[in-house]
Amino acid sequence: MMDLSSYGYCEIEEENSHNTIPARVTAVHRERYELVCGEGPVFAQLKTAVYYGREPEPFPTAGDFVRIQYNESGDSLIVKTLPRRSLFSRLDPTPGRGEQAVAANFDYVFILSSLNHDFKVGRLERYLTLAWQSGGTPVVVLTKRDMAENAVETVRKAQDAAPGVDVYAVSSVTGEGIDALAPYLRPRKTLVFLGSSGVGKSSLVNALAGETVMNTAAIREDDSRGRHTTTHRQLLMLPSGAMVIDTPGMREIGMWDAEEGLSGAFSDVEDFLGRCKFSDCTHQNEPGCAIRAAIADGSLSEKRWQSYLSLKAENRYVEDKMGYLREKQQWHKEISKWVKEKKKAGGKFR
Ligand SMILES: Nc1nc2c(ncn2[C@@H]2O[C@H](COP(=O)(O)OP(=O)(O)OP(=O)(O)O)[C@@H](O)[C@H]2O)c(=O)[nH]1
Ligand SMILES: [Zn+2]
Repeated sequence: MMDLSSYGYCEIEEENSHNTIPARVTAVHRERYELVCGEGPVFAQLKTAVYYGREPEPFPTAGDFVRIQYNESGDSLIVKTLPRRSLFSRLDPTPGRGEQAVAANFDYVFILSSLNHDFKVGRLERYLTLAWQSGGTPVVVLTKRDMAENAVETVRKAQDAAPGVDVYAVSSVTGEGIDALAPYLRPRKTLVFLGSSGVGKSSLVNALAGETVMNTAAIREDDSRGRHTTTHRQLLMLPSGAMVIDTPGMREIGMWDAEEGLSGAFSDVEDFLGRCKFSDCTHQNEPGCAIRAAIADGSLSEKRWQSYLSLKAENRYVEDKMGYLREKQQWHKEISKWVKEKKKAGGKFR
């Protein structure tokens, strides 16, 4: 027998539906899930009537708690996705499918930024917004401290950009600062990592695990099969009893850099976005379209608008971008209100 509470499971009442037991998703394959349940690790599949029926349950993702019909001699059946206390999702790559869950039920969102690269406050703010939205608690971890020239200054910048959030500077190579992360690595707690490629996510996970559980870039370079081909468990139990969720989807959530580059290059165009009369404006021929107006009065060239659109690949992105800006404004308002209240109460966040 295995105790699922060591995987962070909290019993909720009325869940004791007949013949099912709770489990946590540790890996998602194409049509098969790896789970842990009271009986140990199991493979499972979705119950079709529940997940493809009239009112389908949300598809489980790494970290999800589910209920299963346990099968001793074959794949178990997943019959319910239990309510999530935190979630990262993205647009499903398959058009028309809406949202796709990426990671669920984490406690802390480690936002990684490297001390040996340009530290960008804007990028940190985006990650913080995402983290607060997800329902997890953000923690800023500045990596590669051994390579930093002005760590103290960068830490201060990060602290200014992240009021109420703890900021740490660590090195996965020398081990400096790693011990300070211990409060987040308690048993039953789950972490996810946000950060650009190469920031040192895998190295930090390995440092926390005290062994190589994830291949780092240095190792992957020699891997002729290419990166990300190795399947690994997506919910990983650390020796401390805390867990880390790492899925390919999480890497995409961290992929803001390309967009940021584009935004910088097209800030003149983006100045007009979000100013249209209708928030869902497609900038074709709607009344009150700020883009059309700018093109008409010459403050924006049609050519530039078109190259913006083609670089963004799809109108969809433009819509997302606007949605993102709206959300960001709203969240910044709410967060600063909340931070003020907390500060007034003299509380520490955790
Ligand atoms: N000097 C130094 N190098 C580090 C440190 N952490 C990571 N690196 C190096 O930085 C490179 C990228 O590290 P990874 O851990 O693979 O980065 P990642 O964020 O997992 O990268 P992706 O898998 O591409 O998202 C590797 O060459 C590591 O050896 C550190 O604390 N100090
Ligand atoms: Zn418009």
